[in-house]
Amino acid sequence: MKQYNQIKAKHPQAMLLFRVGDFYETFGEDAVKASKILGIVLTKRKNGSASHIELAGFPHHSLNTYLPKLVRAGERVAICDQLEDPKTTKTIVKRGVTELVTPGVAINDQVLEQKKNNFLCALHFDKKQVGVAFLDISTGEFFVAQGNLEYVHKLVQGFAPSEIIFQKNKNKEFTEAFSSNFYTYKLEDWVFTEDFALDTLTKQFNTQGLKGFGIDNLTQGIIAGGAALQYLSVTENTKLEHISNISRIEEEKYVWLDRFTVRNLELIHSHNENATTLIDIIDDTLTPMGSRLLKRWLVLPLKDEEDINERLNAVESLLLPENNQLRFELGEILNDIGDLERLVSKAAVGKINPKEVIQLKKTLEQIEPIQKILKATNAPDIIKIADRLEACSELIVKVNHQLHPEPAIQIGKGSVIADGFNEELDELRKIAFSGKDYLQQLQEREIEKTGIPSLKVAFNNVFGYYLEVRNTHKDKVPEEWIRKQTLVNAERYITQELKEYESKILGAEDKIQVLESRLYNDLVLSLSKFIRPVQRNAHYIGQIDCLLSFANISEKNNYNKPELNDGFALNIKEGRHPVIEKQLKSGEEYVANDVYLDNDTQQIIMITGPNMSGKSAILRQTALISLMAQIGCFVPAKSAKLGIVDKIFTRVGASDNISSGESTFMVEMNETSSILNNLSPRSLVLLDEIGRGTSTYDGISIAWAIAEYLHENPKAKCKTLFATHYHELNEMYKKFPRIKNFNVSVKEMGTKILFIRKLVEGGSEHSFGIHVAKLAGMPSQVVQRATKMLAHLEQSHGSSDKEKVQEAVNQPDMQLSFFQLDDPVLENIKEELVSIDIDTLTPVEALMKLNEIKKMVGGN
Ligand SMILES: Nc1ncnc2c1ncn2[C@@H]1O[C@H](COP(=O)(O)OP(=O)(O)OP(=O)(O)O)[C@@H](O)[C@H]1O
Repeated sequence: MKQYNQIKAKHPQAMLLFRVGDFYETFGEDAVKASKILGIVLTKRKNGSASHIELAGFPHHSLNTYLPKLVRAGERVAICDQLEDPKTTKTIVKRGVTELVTPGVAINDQVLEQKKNNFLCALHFDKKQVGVAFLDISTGEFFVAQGNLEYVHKLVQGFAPSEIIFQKNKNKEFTEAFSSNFYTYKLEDWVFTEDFALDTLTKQFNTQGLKGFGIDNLTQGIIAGGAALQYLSVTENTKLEHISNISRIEEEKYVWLDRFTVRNLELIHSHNENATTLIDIIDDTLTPMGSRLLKRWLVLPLKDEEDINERLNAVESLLLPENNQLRFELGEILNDIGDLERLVSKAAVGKINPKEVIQLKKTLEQIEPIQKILKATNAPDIIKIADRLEACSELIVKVNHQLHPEPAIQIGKGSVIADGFNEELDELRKIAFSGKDYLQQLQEREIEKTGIPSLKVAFNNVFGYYLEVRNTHKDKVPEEWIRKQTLVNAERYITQELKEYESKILGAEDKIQVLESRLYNDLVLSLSKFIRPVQRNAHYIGQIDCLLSFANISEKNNYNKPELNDGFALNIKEGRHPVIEKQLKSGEEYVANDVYLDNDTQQIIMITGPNMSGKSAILRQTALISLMAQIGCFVPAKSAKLGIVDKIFTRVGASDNISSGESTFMVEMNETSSILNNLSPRSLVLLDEIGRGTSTYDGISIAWAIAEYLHENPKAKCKTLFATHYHELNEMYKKFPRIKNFNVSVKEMGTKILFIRKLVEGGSEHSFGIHVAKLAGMPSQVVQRATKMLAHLEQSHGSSDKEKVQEAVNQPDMQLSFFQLDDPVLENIKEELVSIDIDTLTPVEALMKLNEIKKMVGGN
């Protein structure tokens, strides 16, 4: 308990799983919590002379079952293991924390999601700049960046960390900027200092400074990086050698997607958990490395034409008919390979099991066949990646030489080390596994040597193995034999050889365990020199996997190669929305649309059209096509010629920030002002129903002013799609030559409307909102009243909204009343009312009756 208390004191915030023999035990408050979360029995044991302490535990081999439950329940768990072999230790066995598991710090398969990175994010708030670090201990990836809050927010949205850490005294800054959905942890202020960070990072990477990593001018980022690393280093006895590199997220290389865009375009997440997102459509990757990389590509689209074309050309080559077979073969291999990043990370922290080492080796054995296939494509952009892959043959030879080809999952459960690798081990195995043969041979040899036919080898508990000779042959016993026992008609002897053998066989199994364990640990340690090459391979295999995925989904979904250039025009022919088109019911077909935008003639498209006609779909698909092109994927369009965009901004739909205390309209204005303040002529902007959150004239004025700003301000002169219900905005084109009116066409058929979903030139007359209300099943009184009200408003002559409404409601038929039968005003017409058999009346008769009644009650 003294040892426990010492260790617990170092990890006061964590639940300490304390290894005792075959159990992990928890004590005190930890035990109370653990027994509740895990449903395990809570007992008490004596603690010191007077008190008792609560105790709850589970068998060590159930760790994988219980640990994820604790972490998911929001616990930080410190695993305290025995660091010495209890069998060879005379005093209390040394113990230490070997792993800290929190949502953002886990290496354990049961806690991790295979296809997702598990990033820990550290934030350092400074006055102007925010530093951010993303560190995945399960893959060794480590990135830092810094910028204004907006930028960092966007990165956090895109990287979707499982846990965020920040300074204790920055709680206000954090809660003001970030949603409360993140699992967070606050660290002491001293962790967030530059000196400390530099020291921590240079120690980790074993370097003098950080120059080689290209991050040396990112002070805030470095501080965040140091904090992230410090957070992991609370574990004892584990080197994190796989965290061997740190890189800057080079913001100038990637398209700026503001944080609203990542969410609004539903790239990876959606407001609705079950909704399909873009990643669901374009991720056909076959390896975890590919899947994780694709998510990063998606939130960091490229800006450099050459980089983009490298990917696009690779996808195009994979799609050539002559490469079909190669594509298939590549898929077969990728489908079968292991998670290099996680395997090598486990090796680095010494938590890899023998089966996983074999899996690592088998995966590396596939490098050569992969290279062969890639080279056979004859595509320079693919061959380039093939050349970067490293065969790692030294590792393969090593593992083949040292490890059993089908090893047991852990030491002590069967063979782990290969036959022929270690003489002592071979000898021990021979003894342990072929003991009977050996004794038989020894017996035969001795019979031959001594000529005693009755000689037998046997065993008893008193003096172990012995040779037994019948009295009749006693005289033939060699001198060096030592007599141990005399029976009535036989004598028992031991020999030097037999005793040596005995000591070997009796301890053989124990010794095998110890020796295998030592040899295995040496092997795992020696793998550390391959960490970097394996990580590089993982990255390139991830790249290949993403490109193959792009090729496969492009073929499956009929996507085409976009053409990118450094101009400003966007010219999409027959574009489609990649997600909506996959969700149509059978028989429905997605209506493709052309969209043209540039900075000189058609900069702003004002799209009007009834609700539900497909305005938002056109906005979003335009942005998605641009974005897909810039991550190097083919696009859902017949053709797309696209000037490279540097930023994509969206102001679409209502936000869910209500929990943060802002009104919907406030959120809308916040998002829009952040757009207007960050524009460049290369940006693409989507504005959906700007201003609808306030009164009509307010809304129209704001929307008008924004469109005018985008048109007139040379800095903000960027391609814009503007969807609106305000027909008044259709007047803008007269004054602003680069604003063009379009509408999404519908056909009116009597009282119904038919959605054609074609984007055509020209404004539109009215909004059909009431139709949608009807479609949505509003009570008929509401629909009827709204229809009348609208008709009056449209005819009204009032000069202000207020006057118009006043005029309309003063019309004689403009009251919608609901009567209660006990209303005194109804007393004199009760009889009349009761006599009405509503079911027999036609609607017209019913209306007439109603008017009669209204007159009787004086219009009330
Ligand atoms: N081009 C299309 N082809 C087929 N179906 C489409 C198309 N565009 C949109 N739809 C379908 O119509 C639905 C409504 O589209 P969308 O949300 O774009 O309408 P909207 O005009 O923006 O409506 P609102 O003004 O009410 O927001 C979509 O969810 C989709 O199912």
